[in-house]
Amino acid sequence: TSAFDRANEAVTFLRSSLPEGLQAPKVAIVCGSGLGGLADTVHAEGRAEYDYASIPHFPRPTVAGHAGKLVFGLLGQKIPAVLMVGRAHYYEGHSMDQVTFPIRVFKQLGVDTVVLTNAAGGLNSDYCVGDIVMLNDHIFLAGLAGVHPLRGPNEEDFGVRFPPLSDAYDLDLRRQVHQAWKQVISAESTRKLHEGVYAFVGGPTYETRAESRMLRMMGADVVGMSTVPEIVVARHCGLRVLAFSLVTNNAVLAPVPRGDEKLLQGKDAGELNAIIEEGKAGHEEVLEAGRNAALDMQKLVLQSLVNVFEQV
Ligand SMILES: Nc1nc2ncn(CCNC(CO)CO)c2c(=O)[nH]1
Repeated sequence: TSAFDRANEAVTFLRSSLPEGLQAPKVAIVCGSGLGGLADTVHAEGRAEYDYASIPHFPRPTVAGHAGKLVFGLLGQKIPAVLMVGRAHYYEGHSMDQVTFPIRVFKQLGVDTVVLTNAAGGLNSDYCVGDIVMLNDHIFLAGLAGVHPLRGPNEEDFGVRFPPLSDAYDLDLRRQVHQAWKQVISAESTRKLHEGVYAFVGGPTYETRAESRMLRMMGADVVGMSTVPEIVVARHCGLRVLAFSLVTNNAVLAPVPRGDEKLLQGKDAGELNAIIEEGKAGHEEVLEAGRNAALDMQKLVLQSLVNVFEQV
């Protein structure tokens, strides 16, 4: 069956079980690694939660740090929202169609804006771990090679055959975010908000040093294994997009140590270990950085949405 029909099946299920009087969501938020805390800010009044397992055709995430539930309710004062806590990734073995299916459900629910958050590796040396990067473009490596959520017959109910993506990252929304950042970040905080380009890699391996250098040379500022397929499908069906990466580690750009170098001469065990350790990006490091910076990310997303939806 078409994604359109499957999305409508999921919407029929949700509409039949959502509490009476709950307003249809206007904004959807996809919470990435370790950023699920945003869902805790949804008002208890009128809140409803659904495990992905209970929603027709929803994929089940399998990565530590990714629960799997949809949370409906009010954000800020009065913004009707739906939040995805945890997401399915291509590297888990889901198809691009499955990974992006929730976006089509949001469209059919009446959502017009989607905010996506993720944890990513920093390629730009101006970035520090814990910084927030608002995406203003992407490099969809898998998509360029044909691993693409819109491959196959076009679903005309959602959008056109050849969608333009040159303005995928809504300029007005980005302006609102810069304004919101000034409102939420404390004067003494060292955390920075950047704008940058996200390179999507299929994963699950972290990039090699040579791959990191290649991505940087191609103009990517952060690298990750999610978000871009969802953005492509969101633009196909006409949703406004806002996306943020939390820099959870610096991708390894240092050249490969050569065996014949005097690199390790005179180094004690601790220094030796540090040299070896700095070459690894571990998942625990991602979650730890995510927890620490999640609060600022949550405040930024919330304030941005208040400025966009409550100032009207
Ligand atoms: N070098 C590098 N650092 C990163 N930190 C987070 N991610 C995004 C991938 N996140 C996975 C595993 O952490 C969980 O989805 C990456 C990445 O893809 N590459």
